[in-house]
Amino acid sequence: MTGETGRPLVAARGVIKVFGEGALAAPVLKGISLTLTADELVLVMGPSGSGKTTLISILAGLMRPSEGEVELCGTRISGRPEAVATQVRREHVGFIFQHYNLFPALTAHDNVAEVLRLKGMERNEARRLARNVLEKVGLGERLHSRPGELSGGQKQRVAIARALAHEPALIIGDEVTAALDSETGMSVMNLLRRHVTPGRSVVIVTHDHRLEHFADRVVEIEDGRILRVRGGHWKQPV
Ligand SMILES: Nc1ncnc2c1ncn2[C@@H]1O[C@H](COP(=O)(O)OP(=O)(O)OP(=O)(O)O)[C@@H](O)[C@H]1O
Repeated sequence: MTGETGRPLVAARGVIKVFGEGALAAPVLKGISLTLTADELVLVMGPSGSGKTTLISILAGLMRPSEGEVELCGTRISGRPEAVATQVRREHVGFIFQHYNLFPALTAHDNVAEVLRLKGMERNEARRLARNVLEKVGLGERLHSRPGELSGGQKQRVAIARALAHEPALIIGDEVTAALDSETGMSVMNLLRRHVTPGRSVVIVTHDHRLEHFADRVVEIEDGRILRVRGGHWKQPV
């Protein structure tokens, strides 16, 4: 459930994912069970092609498993109509994916504000909050730029601001810092770390070991299986 420390935010049991059929069938996830509690930052690491993106897409209800069960924010989403996953996702999950998924015709400010409007926030409040979050990710000067006028790193920061703005229970990110210089990457990780509070978690796929300083746990995937789950290097500031 959301809102309660220590309760599972995501629970996956025996997840198998096979792409293609017959002679072309390719098993990508081979039986993954994983529980994420509601106040941790978890990294998913492993070699290219090991199934990391597939796994987080299934955990977030963006993709269906071939077999196994997935529960997201207290609701079982596997084996149920697509609308169930869509509803849970809309209410509780924020995404930061490699392709940004920004609206090309909208300014950075509107890209963030529109998501808040879709969640029912009043216009002026949505715009005020959107500005505030964009300033926090260092884009206060680029509020009126459209995605086509921004660099890869700046687009990534708009996507991060959008995910942070509506304060979802779960933020899922794929290589969130890959397009950023080291300093911006670390400031973005600080923002994501601050999102982790009772009831809120962050899961990030990465190849970057420096991010372990922000992580409570690291899930290592190899060839579609969990190789091991170990502690990250996060230390609560005193
Ligand atoms: N929609 C799809 N159809 C068929 N095969 C797919 C699909 N999506 C992923 N795959 C295959 O599944 C395997 C795992 O892909 P995935 O993107 O999950 O790996 P990854 O660990 O995230 O890799 P990377 O670190 O390179 O991003 C790859 O061999 C990929 O080609």
